[in-house]
Amino acid sequence: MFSKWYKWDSVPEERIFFILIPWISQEEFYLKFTELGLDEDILKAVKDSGYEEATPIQSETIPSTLAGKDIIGQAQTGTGKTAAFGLPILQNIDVNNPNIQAIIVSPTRELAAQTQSEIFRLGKYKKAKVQVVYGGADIRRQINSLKSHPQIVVGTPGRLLDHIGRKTIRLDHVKTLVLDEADDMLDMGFLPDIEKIIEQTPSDRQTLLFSATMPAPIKKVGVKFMTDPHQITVKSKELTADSVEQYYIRSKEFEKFDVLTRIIDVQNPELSLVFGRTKRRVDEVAKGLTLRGYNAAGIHGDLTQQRRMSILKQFRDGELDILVATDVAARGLDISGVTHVYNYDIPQDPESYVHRIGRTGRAGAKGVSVTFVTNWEMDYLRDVEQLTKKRMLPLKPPTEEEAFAGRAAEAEEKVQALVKKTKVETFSDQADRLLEQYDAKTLVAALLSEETKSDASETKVKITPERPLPRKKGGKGGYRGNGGHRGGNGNGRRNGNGGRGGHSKWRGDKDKDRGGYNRGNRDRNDRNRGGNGNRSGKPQSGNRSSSKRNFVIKEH
Ligand SMILES: Nc1ncnc2c1ncn2[C@@H]1O[C@H](COP(=O)(O)OP(=O)(O)OP(=O)(O)O)[C@@H](O)[C@H]1O
Ligand SMILES: [Mg+2]
Repeated sequence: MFSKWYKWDSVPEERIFFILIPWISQEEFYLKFTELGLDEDILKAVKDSGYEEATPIQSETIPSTLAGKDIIGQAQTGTGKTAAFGLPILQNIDVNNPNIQAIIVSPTRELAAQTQSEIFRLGKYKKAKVQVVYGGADIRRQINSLKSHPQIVVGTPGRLLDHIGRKTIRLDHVKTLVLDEADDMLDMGFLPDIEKIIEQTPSDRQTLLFSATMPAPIKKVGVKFMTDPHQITVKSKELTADSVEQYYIRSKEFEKFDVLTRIIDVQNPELSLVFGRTKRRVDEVAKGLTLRGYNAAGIHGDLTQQRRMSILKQFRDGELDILVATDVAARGLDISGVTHVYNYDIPQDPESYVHRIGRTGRAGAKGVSVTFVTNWEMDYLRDVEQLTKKRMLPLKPPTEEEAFAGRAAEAEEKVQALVKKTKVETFSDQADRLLEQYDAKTLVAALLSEETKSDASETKVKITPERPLPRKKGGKGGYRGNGGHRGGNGNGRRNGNGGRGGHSKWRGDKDKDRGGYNRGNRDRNDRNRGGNGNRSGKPQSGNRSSSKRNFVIKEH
């Protein structure tokens, strides 16, 4: 499945151990699952999951993690970081010990549920008890389940602190603490909660930080919680998954929606994610898409948890074609079959771009991303490219003729599928009569016309304009560069089926009741991550400026 991995590298860093590996060929170098020191009951579950070879991040981190080392693991999106920390945790726990021995902290509820589900699956033969706790779900039910003494708990910071406060979760026997999406967890919005959680764990615990992105100032914050950390970075040419074709499209704010529907017509995605900057944006775009006949729904932090989970489940099951979301869905979510990611609004942080487009092109699959950018925002695009070390290709907004060609091609596919399941005998007489009156081409054209979606732009949709991102200080905004549409040629249309896998990992979503005790504003759905400090006391790099931070509301 993972056909192409890149060279392993370790990044020397002050106060971080780094390991020098003598050069040997890649194939010889990566260890197989069976060579990683994992027990039989774990290997059996790995095999059941269909994993044949360990991914580089797994091969590199599992032995050191098993040995109890503190690890910073950085590897591209969709490369199996969950199992990289999950498998050694499973191996190291004692199922006869009733205490919580490992704690995994996740930034969003949906990600916490997914992680619980994956680790539970990998620990089935070991009979490990893995529980998830997150806000927006009935705390009493969580308390009841905690009475069964899980050895591993996955949770969002606010709800974990609620449980700690109630003494329904005790962390004094924790051997391993994981911050998944560590750079997000150590950023200002979460840091105070994370510090409180860490304070509850023994000082000789093992600390693991994992993420696809790890800005240096944030890493410095993390290192303060670690002992002799080893950084293991799976270095590739680019920071983004190399299986994602990345495009951008320059568009005026008021034209974006029509361009989006045309591009969807042209590219005909199997499953796609559309990221918007605000909740209003997500609501309006989802509604507009539905009005124009697309099978879409939106999620953001103002929806009930039950609704969030149920929309995600529909999307995962292929009952929804387009999921519109705020950054609440940007990190960690593993939804197989997502072929396209559309950034209706360019994200303000380049790291966020990496995570958003990382929802496609996972586990070796192919993906396409298209980022809308207004003239004012071109400097943000260049910042993204600087981080990812990859240039996005420009795309022209499709014309109505191109969009029509896309819709007609989709109709053609539908007719082909119809032909395959049609029993000719059933309509033999009618077919003969029609063929006497009309030639075959006219009949087929009539059928195609019936199956072709109408021009979406005929249905007027009004999307409230959002303020563009603030212009960068010293940047030349949209007037920089060579301007205009540089005439990209590919339309990124995917042929083939995009491989929508049927396996559902949303098994952790059983606690759907709302309510329960929620202290203060913990686990709030929206975190305005204003403020510009960071614990390292050093200024953050230019593109993480405070003015930008105040602008966008981040949700968890
Ligand atoms: N060794 C393996 N072989 C094949 N598939 C694997 C392997 N390990 C994990 N996977 C699958 O790869 C997919 C991506 O894994 P995972 O969600 O852990 O990625 P990640 O690196 O955490 O990504 P992100 O940075 O987006 O959080 C999952 O569907 C997982 O089941
Ligand atoms: Mg992950």
